[in-house]
Amino acid sequence: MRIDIVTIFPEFFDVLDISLLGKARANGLIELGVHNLRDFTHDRHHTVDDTPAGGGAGMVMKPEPWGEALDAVLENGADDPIIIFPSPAGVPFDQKMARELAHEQQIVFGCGRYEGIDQRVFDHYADRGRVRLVSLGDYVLNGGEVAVMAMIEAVGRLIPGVVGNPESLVEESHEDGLLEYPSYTKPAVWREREVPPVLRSGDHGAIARWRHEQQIERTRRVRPDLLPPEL
Ligand SMILES: Nc1c(O)cccc1[N+](=O)[O-]
Repeated sequence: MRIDIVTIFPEFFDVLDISLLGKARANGLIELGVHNLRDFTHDRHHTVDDTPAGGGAGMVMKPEPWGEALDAVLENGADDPIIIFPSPAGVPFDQKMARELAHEQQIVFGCGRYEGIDQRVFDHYADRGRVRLVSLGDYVLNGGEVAVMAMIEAVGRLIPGVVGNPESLVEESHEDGLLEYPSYTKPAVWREREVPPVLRSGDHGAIARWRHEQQIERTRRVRPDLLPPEL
């Protein structure tokens, strides 16, 4: 998979050189391009924003730099890339979307700042391909970079070969629609708190049943909205 990021803070993504995603890049599983939006301006101050049409507070990101940047990124890219703009006005990001995005050939992330990006950028590229506004959550961030980082991690770890043991991807929160069960390890007793005996019983059937029951109980308690109607 190729991932391109357009941002005014390219250094924000230096952290993608380490850990799992750093290894995936070194192994050629993920190809990453980080592009500074200001490199696509032509004035002395590398201006990327201007006052909002119709007035109001803050500034809006100009369409011209975005057009030049996205054209450059798309020029030699995949046949059918998807362009994702993190936005509070977007569709909620979830594990289902992460799984779908893990099959893409190329994802282009556009990180907005200020009061957002001129709407004509979204409209222009939506007329030419797939554009999605995606929200990480109902809260206010200063820009899209944090959201892109989270999405890259959620998607990147699902790309075959990135995570060493694919089994570990199966029993995780949201993977089967339920929250994950509580985890324990050694010692058997810690500060007078014992590991549930069933987990030390060696009875794999009983352990599986206990874990599923724990998933249902935790989901019912913490996220009843995720509970399937039959439960
Ligand atoms: N919530 C928010 C924002 O306030 C700004 C950019 C992106 C997001 N988001 O993806 O959720």
